[in-house]
Amino acid sequence: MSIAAVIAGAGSGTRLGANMPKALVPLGGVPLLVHAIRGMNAAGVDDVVVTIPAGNAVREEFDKALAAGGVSARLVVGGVTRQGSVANGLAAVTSDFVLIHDAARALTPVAVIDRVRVALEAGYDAVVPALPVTDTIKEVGDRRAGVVGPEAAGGGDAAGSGVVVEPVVATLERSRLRAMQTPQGFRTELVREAHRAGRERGADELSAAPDDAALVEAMGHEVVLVEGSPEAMKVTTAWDLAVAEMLLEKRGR
Ligand SMILES: Nc1ccn([C@@H]2O[C@H](COP(=O)(O)OP(=O)(O)OP(=O)(O)O)[C@@H](O)[C@H]2O)c(=O)n1
Ligand SMILES: C[C@](O)(CO)[C@H](O)COP(=O)(O)O
Repeated sequence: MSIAAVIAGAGSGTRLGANMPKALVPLGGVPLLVHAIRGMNAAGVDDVVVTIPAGNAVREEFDKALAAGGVSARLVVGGVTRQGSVANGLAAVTSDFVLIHDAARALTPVAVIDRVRVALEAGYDAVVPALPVTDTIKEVGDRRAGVVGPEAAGGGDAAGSGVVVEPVVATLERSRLRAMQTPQGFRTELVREAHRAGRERGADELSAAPDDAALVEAMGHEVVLVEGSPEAMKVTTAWDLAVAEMLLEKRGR
């Protein structure tokens, strides 16, 4: 079975707050993206398409980072949202199956990639690694109940300094909840069709699909889960990066 990877790496990393695209942020001295590509290569996936931000200078930075890391990939300019970026990446894929991954999930173990692949080989055509949720999850209402505390009462910038109080509308049944990870594996034509069908959603963050599987689900097609790993964590904030540094240290780099 022919398989390729699309790694979404065109994000800016606003929540991380680094002064470079998040995919190039070093983890143990090596860019997140290089770790992610090495993971794919270690799992036997060598045809890798990476989405990157637009601009010649950025492209050169990515080229340099990949060369220094001893990895190769086909670079494609991404979109305004992750969904738009993945759609651009998928246009460059020619294999029967595709693994759609986040550069931000740099330390995803090979075992997770293997599990997704095994399920694809067994005939499932939309496969997502996932973990059971360990916290109790509650749904909140549309509007916050209020802002309390001395600074809120003082009439200052309440949103920034007071204590925000949110109303709970439901407690979800935890045993049925799972947290989604990547790489998400698909029959290429299926996920391309799902992206085509949901294309309008990808124009802005508010409407964009939270993951690729959601677009497949929206077509009424079955999506199945396999076991993920805590090590496939997504580096979103400075806290996550610090945790990833510890994980890498523990692995012995
Ligand atoms: N327009 C976008 C936005 C995100 N991504 C990629 O999608 C993955 C998951 O996105 P996220 O972690 O939210 O990254 P950012 O969008 O960079 O983060 P932020 O929202 O903090 O800016 C990342 O590997 C990111 O590079 C992408 O390819 N194109
Ligand atoms: C695709 C994903 O990693 C699955 O958990 C996640 O939904 C990406 O979300 P983000 O808001 O683009 O970081």
